[in-house]
Amino acid sequence: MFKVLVSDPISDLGIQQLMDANDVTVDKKTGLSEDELIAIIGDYDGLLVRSQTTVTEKIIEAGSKLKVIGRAGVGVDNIKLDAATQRGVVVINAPDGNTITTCEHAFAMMMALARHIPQAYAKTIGGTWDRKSFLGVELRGKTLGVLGMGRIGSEVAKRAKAFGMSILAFDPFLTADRAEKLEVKLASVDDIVRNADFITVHTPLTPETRHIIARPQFEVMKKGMRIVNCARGGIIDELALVEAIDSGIVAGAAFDVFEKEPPEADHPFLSHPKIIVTPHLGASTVEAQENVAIDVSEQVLNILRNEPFINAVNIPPVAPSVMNKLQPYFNLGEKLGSFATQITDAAIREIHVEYAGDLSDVDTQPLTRYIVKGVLSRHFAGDVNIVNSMHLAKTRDVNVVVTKASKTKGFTNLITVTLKAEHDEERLVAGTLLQGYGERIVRVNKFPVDIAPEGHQLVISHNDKPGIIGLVGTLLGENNVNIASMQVGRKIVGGAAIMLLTVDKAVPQDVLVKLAGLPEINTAEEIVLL
Ligand SMILES: NC(=O)c1ccc[n+]([C@@H]2O[C@H](COP(=O)([O-])OP(=O)(O)OC[C@H]3O[C@@H](n4cnc5c(N)ncnc54)[C@H](O)[C@@H]3O)[C@@H](O)[C@H]2O)c1
Ligand SMILES: O=C(O)[C@H](O)COP(=O)(O)O
Repeated sequence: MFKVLVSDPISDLGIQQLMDANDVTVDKKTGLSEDELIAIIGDYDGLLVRSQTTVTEKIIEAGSKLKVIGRAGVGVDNIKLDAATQRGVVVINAPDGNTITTCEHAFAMMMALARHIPQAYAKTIGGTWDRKSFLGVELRGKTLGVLGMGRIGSEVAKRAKAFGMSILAFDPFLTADRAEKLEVKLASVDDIVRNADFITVHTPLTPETRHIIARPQFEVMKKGMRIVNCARGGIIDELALVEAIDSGIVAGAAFDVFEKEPPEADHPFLSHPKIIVTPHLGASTVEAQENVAIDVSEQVLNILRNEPFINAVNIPPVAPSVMNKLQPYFNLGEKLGSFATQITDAAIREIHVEYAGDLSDVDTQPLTRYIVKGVLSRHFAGDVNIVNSMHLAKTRDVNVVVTKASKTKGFTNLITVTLKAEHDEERLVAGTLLQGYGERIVRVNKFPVDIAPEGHQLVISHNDKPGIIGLVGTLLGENNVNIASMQVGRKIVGGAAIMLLTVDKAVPQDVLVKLAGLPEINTAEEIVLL
């Protein structure tokens, strides 16, 4: 039974699927401190949060059973991603569910700003009928600068078009083609700050976007411009903004997010007549909260059940069509990695993977993670998984090199794993997925073979002489080790050869020593592929 902790208020309807699952129990405990979370997280396989819970390194470390952290929303800046990756915990988010809701909030903020709605409301309900102080501006005909043209930024731009605004947009990934389709003009940050009547930001908070609008930008802005932040606190320098408003450059600002949330009671935004604020409500609609909770619950279930999942933020994203194509190879890839590492004695320096045939034109990154997991599992036991395998390889100075080849010498697909180790040791295993036959290992070092990668295998290198197979069979028989299948591979008659035997159980160490001592046998190793 899996246990999932929900530590922020998340829509009940959205997590119904989790609560109904008969292999999952869900506990809802909101408002816990870091220490309180540390004390209980060890019991849980999954953690579901919004933005209130800060998932620190200490919490992740204490989560000894933790497999997944689900963020019911977009931003994962409240989750210590490095720590999760190092411990092999998948972090997933729900990137699409609150796009429209947040876009609408940003638009509502822009309109409220243009027409002083919160200030006018406050005065009116306070008993003052003031029709002079709140002269607004139209959106029509104005220039809107959008920083960040991802999901939310693009939707804001669409709506702004409908209001008759012209749009200047900046995003490092915005192509001329896409800008044309969205009917926006590509611009630099500098163009935007100099020419926009309104600016709205829709980027994540990164070292690059932190204070992307600060004093130097305010100094060159159009007098009377207005600015909106419904993305992340810190993208706009808060103190520089207050200065810019007080000096008459900026006419007003609307903020849903703050550098520190909640802000201190004496935060200058909270008492400024030209700044309107909401308490991080961008994603707070019934629809968005249901959407994100449904999306994240579905993926958490997939991860707990070891099924394919999407939206992992600490694993590179892969299109579902690519994932479908790769999935049948995951088991084979991991077994090839495991086989290769078990026949390698020295310290591994490089994992070289060649994908050939059908796999040569696919984004094989996820498959490489399985192969690297297979290679490292022997040394890291249960601590390695597809989230942390590449990271662990890097921390151990193991280089992972991937190459592609379109030709496969007779196979429609071929994965070749070569381990380069110290003292010039090099070991190679190749495998394929054969239509109708499943997974096969088709080459070990220089020898062509054909075996299923499963169970206990003996790899015996010997000289190709008559009678050797008989000697091996007799010795194993005498020691009660049953042979399920056998393969012999050689390059030339009478030369070096390899014998691969699938046996029904583990081969005792003393039997391996006796095997290696038989005439014409050079080495005898047991490989376990369970
Ligand atoms: N207020 C809220 O409640 C709320 C709700 C949802 C999302 N958000 C926040 O809104 C932001 C945008 O969300 P989204 O779903 O559109 O994300 P997204 O990933 O779809 O879009 C972000 C865009 O920012 C761009 N970007 C990155 N660095 C940039 C830079 N230096 N300059 C310009 N553009 C840059 C990216 O290329 C990307 O296109 C995120 O910070 C998210 O956390 C806030
Ligand atoms: O990044 C997000 O999805 C938003 O900031 C929403 O955060 P919330 O889930 O705490 O409302």
